[in-house]
Amino acid sequence: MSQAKPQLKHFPEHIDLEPVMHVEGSVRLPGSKSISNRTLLLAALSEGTTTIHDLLASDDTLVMLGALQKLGIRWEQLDERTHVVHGAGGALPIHEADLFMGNAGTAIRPLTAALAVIGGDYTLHGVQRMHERPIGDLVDALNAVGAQIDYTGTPGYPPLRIRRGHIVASRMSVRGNVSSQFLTALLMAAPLMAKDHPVTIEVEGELISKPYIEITLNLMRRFGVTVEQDGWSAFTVQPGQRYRTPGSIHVEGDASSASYFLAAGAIAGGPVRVEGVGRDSIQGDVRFADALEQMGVTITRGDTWIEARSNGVLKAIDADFNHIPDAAMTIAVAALYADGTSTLRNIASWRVKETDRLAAMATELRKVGATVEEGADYLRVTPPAELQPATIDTYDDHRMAMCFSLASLDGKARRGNAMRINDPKCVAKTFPDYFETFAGIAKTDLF
Ligand SMILES: O=C(O)C1=C[C@@H](OP(=O)(O)O)[C@@H](O)[C@H](O)C1
Ligand SMILES: C=C(OP(=O)(O)O)C(=O)O
Repeated sequence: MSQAKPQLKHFPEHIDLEPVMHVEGSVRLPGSKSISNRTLLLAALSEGTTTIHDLLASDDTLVMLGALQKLGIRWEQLDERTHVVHGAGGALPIHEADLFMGNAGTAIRPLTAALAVIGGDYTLHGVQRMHERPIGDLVDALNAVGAQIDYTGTPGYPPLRIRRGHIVASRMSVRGNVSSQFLTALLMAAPLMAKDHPVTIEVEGELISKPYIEITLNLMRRFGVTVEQDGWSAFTVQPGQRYRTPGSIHVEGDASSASYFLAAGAIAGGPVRVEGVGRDSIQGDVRFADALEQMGVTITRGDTWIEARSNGVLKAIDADFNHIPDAAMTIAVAALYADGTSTLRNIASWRVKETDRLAAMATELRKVGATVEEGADYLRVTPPAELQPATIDTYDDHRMAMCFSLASLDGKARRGNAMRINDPKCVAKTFPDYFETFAGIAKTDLF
């Protein structure tokens, strides 16, 4: 057995992953994207200075840091693991800015709401795919209470032009079935609107991705604002609450990023331990480990770590994955190693993320030999007897690249052929060192 070598130093057009016979080891996770970007914005809106430990360093957090800087928020990086943000107490020093949001939903959606409420003259735009990701429900909710947000391209999508409106909001309403990030954005901006009267945000119809709202409420609480919750249908912020710095805050490891390593341990031996998330996590994606347990994997949990160990062939799964849409992609690829057909249900939101993930996942799983049924909101995966080596397209979607590294795990006797992953650098959205970290747990044996 030999250790696979880190291979991604110069961002090649593709990476060839040799068949991996066994995985084992421990991985220190990068910071949670969802917590990092919320924390940055809340720290900027707070009174006082916030020291942030273990912020994620990736494309998505860079665009948030860049935007805050352009808005006149001062921040410094003290060392590799420590940032300091000087809050401006709900104001923004700079009232005109052109902001590049990349493809970061956790940046553009909350910033749109905050900027519309604070007021100024701002444009927000991103990469081409960002201009195809919906934002109309959020814009409608804000404009209905007096915000002035216009589309400069296709109605319903970024780019946006935000001008100073006159917001009078005591009741707002937002649809919850396209992205929970719209509700998150309104919740985070609500204390800025609730100066002398309560603000209630009602959710129209079904709310998807609910655990992400729990992350939002948890972090708002840490920054001094409590939200009254009427189930999942209404949220009220009482007046007079202002964001106040908690002093310092630690960003947990990313639970979605954990899914690849836990799945690797589940498929190819293990144990693999992820460090940085565990029983204490506020991220819904830790429930990925529950899905692995249903698939017959042995999971052990500590307060700040989770470990997965394989028990032979995975059991096929049929489940609703609405609560963990990101980590569910990892289940779709793990399903290649199951003893029958797996069905992932209630995942329509996949279609409006970094790519149309239902279509992309179906196409690429077929390349390795799976039989796949792609529904409007579900995916059914029947594994092949033996995985075919393939060239995997990643659609500028970090999760496609990370998920398909798992297809190099040679649980199915395919020998000597590499799995090629095109455009591996797309992992930089949330996990720039992903392939090096994966290589650290992979043991290859070609003979
Ligand atoms: O609020 C968040 O941090 C996120 C919410 C989810 O999006 P949707 O609510 O659009 O499903 C998730 O897919 C995304 O990666 C992060
Ligand atoms: C959907 C994702 O990102 P975003 O925060 O841009 O929505 C994701 O990371 O899988």
